[in-house]
Amino acid sequence: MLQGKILVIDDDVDVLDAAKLYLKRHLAKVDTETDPQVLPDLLHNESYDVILLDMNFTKDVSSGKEGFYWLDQILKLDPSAVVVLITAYGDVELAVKAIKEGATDFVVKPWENKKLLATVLSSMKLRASRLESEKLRSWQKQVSADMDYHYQAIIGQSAPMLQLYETIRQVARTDANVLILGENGTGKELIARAIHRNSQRSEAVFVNVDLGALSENLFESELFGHVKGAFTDAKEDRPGRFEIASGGSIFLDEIGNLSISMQAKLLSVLQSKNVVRVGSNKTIPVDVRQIFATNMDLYQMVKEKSFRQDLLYRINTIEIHVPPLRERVEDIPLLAEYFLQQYVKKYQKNIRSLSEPALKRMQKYPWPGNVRELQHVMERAVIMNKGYTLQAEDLFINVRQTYEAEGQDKESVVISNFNLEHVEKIMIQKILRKYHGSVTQAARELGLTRTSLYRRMEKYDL
Ligand SMILES: Nc1ncnc2c1ncn2[C@@H]1O[C@H](COP(=O)(O)OP(=O)(O)OP(=O)(O)O)[C@@H](O)[C@H]1O
Repeated sequence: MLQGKILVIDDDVDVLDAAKLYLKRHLAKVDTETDPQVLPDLLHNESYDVILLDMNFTKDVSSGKEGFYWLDQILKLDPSAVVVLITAYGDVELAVKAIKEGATDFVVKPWENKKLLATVLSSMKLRASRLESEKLRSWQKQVSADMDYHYQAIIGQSAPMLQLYETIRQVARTDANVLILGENGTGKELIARAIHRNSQRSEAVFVNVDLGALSENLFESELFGHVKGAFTDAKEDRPGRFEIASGGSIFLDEIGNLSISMQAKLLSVLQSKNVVRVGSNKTIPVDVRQIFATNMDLYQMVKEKSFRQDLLYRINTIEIHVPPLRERVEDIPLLAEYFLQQYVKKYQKNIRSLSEPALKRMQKYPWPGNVRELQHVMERAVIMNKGYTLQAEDLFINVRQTYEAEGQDKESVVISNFNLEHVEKIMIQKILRKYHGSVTQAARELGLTRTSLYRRMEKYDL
């Protein structure tokens, strides 16, 4: 006996009895109904694998009108429903029309039992694969939503950020290629996602590809797909990222890391808007909005002949420059506050704020890892601390870099002013530099406790 729940609807009781008698021998559950009006209630309470539906419910009428009406109702109630129509002999034309309207198959009355069973079984398979793809679709939607959740808010009110929001708003509406340039951790992916979310493709997928992580071998099969047997590990046909992204957007990150031969392959797909899976010669059209990003100087690379000029001109229709964090110092308190709130919630801490000196220290630091680094500093500080306020010494930022950024000479110290406090400040700076920002070692050499060194660092705004 096979699993399977079948519903048969026909106003002819003899037809229902015959169908039930035979199908019951092979399937777990066979329900029958004479009145299609009960369909909405039935479908609300039960999920049928196959619904066998008569075309004509009023005797002597053979227009099939009612059949079409109920077919439509069933598909509205359950878009994955599999409906097999029961037609009278000679109604084949009507049945073909019904298939165009969404029916899966049809059986002609009076039927041959074996043929009926074969039709029901193949329809059950179709139902199983429809349910599976529906599950995958909703799973994919959920995963995308979860991913996107972490990339929702773009924080920053500095002039360059306001300008950036305006650009995102303008380009999102178009399908133009966008090249996002900026240092690591400045938020390039965040911006790419914002463009997608504000575009007409927002309901479709956003596919993210880190080109820097793709080897020469994997590049083609990852991006364009492959067919079974194309190479040793190709156990089945697989679509590439471009095909998966079709209808939506693709974000090709680290575009500057592609070898010249990979650049040529990518360019040809961008030009033709078609992909060919590895091992096949069939061209598959793709409709994808393309967004690119890199932290490398592509113009310099063109000069050095390590990046194709024609590829650069194809991808840079719109260019977005994301400024490093050190050039928008006024955003640092906003970002710090934002991440503080996030991590306080995540790690269930009572920390409420950052002290003024802590903020000052953050604003002096050059943030070579940009927002990502700031995010990590805040996460670490929240994990490692209790209390209500984070102090400057609670932030594990690399003090040494702060001095280097201020253009301090590493070795010699020229003291031009012998005011004692000034001398003390200069000496503390020098020793901190010597120990690469390690407060413990610097305090030991200066003959101070860590606390009193911290107190002085705060006093001198270090
Ligand atoms: N303006 C911002 N507001 C809030 N979070 C931000 C902002 N900029 C960056 N972030 C966060 O910083 C982290 C790094 O951002 P993202 O991955 O977008 O940077 P990226 O420039 O693509 O980095 P990479 O070049 O290393 O790939 C992410 O967690 C992101 O959410």
